[in-house]
Amino acid sequence: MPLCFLSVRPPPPPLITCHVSPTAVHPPPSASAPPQVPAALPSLSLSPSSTPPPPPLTCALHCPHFESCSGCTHEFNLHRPVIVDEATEFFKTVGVSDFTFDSCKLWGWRCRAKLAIRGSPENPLIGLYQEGTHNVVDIPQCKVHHPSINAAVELLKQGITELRVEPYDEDEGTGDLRYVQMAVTTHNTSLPASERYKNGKVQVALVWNSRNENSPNTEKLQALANFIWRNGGPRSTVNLIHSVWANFQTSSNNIIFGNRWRHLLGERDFWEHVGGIDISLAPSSFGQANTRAFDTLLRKLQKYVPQGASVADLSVRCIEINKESKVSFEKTVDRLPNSVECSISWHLADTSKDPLSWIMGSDVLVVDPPRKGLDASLVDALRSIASAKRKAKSSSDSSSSRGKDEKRPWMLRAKEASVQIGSEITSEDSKSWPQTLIYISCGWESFKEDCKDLLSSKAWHLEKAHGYNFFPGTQSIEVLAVFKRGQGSPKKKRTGIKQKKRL
Ligand SMILES: C[S@@+](CC[C@H](N)C(=O)[O-])C[C@H]1O[C@@H](n2cnc3c(N)ncnc32)[C@H](O)[C@@H]1O
Repeated sequence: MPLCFLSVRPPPPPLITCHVSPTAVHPPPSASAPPQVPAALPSLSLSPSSTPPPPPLTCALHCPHFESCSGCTHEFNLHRPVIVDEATEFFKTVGVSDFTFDSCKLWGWRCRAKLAIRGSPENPLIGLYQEGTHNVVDIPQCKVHHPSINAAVELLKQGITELRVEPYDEDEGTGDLRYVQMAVTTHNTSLPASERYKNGKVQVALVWNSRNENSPNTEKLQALANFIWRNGGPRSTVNLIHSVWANFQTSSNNIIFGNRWRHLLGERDFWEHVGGIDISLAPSSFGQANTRAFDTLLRKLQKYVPQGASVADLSVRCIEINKESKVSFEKTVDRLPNSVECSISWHLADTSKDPLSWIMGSDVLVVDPPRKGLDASLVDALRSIASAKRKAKSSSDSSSSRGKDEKRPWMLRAKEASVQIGSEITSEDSKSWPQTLIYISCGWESFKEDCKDLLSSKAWHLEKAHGYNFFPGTQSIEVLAVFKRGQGSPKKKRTGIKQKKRL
């Protein structure tokens, strides 16, 4: 999981300086007609004591593919998945009684989709698998897709039929086109801010069943890319395609992407604007599907990074296992505002290996693991932080800290596979241990386990928790949880004693 380590000397600065404009608030759509252009709902902050609003039909999915497609599991109350009640209760049991839940767009929120392509040239099917099968359900009117994705899928279908491109046949391993990834950028600064989302442009990545661009069937790939660009690119009337990429994959397993990528047409760089900064995203790197909700989460996250007047003393280390994300990182850093003068480094590493060495030297840790949660070794390292601190102190007393730092694995790895922007992390920084752990989670079940493990060690307590409606139509939520070192305020303990006495 990518980790972000922030080392801050007082006065503590903000990670990113940004100006927050209020979320656009539109009235909810009418019950009978779900919007073609997605509406936004007011951001709902639900305190656990407030009664949830009645189930409005205005928050229903109204999707013709519901039940046949496996993408959405819940049709009603998109604004407040039932799991929010469970989360509210869970957080109460671990000391947080003011869990909040924010909802954003309920339709048209998905700005990234990976879709399987099956069927025939005359009748291509582009969509998700039916639950428990490998039958692809065609979802041309998907209600959670950004409308530009549905339009680009339609264009792709026309191209497949016109050029007689063979969709992949999983049983035989034949056919040319296996998957498509559609990613929407809503970052068009030439448009007024209010027009940008609905005019999002699509980066199309075609997953082609060949080893590389020199294989015999790739003429059709280029022809298909040209078709998409001619009919959907900037010179077309629809003007909705940002770029076309190819990925080459011949493996018979379920892994969507192969290792080889080629940029074919359009702009190479793909930018999005979240959390107050521009971020570059390659088709090969992970990107959040719900751009708007992610922006809301990031703006909240910034509040938990110590604030201050200057950013000069901030150092940030980003750890990623996916080497492809290095280029995106560099481009993103190049575009950071000049006012951000901190030291930022990117490290290619697996945080499950020697995690303690990554944790050392940081005041704030940000973890954003995949759905399965944190690796057990990282949880163990976070649990054992108090005893590790004692050990480190005694060994640094007996030898020079600079000498020790140079032997530390992250320093060595940093030389081999990292990008460092700004000044080196000093030995003074490296001696510090995290006081704050910010955990972003898309896997509720794994989060609960990790949270219980961290709290039972008594090395951490939970200070705040927020939920975000990242995946309306499902029972998944994104959680932002803020842990602090130690066992929390004595006030809570005293309350517990009093209650015991009263009993
Ligand atoms: C949920 S994504 C979050 C990415 C990023 N924070 C964002 O929002 O765009 C999880 C990321 O963890 C990375 N990852 C998975 N396992 C890892 C590990 N053991 N060490 C480092 N990174 C890992 C993946 O490559 C992926 O980019």
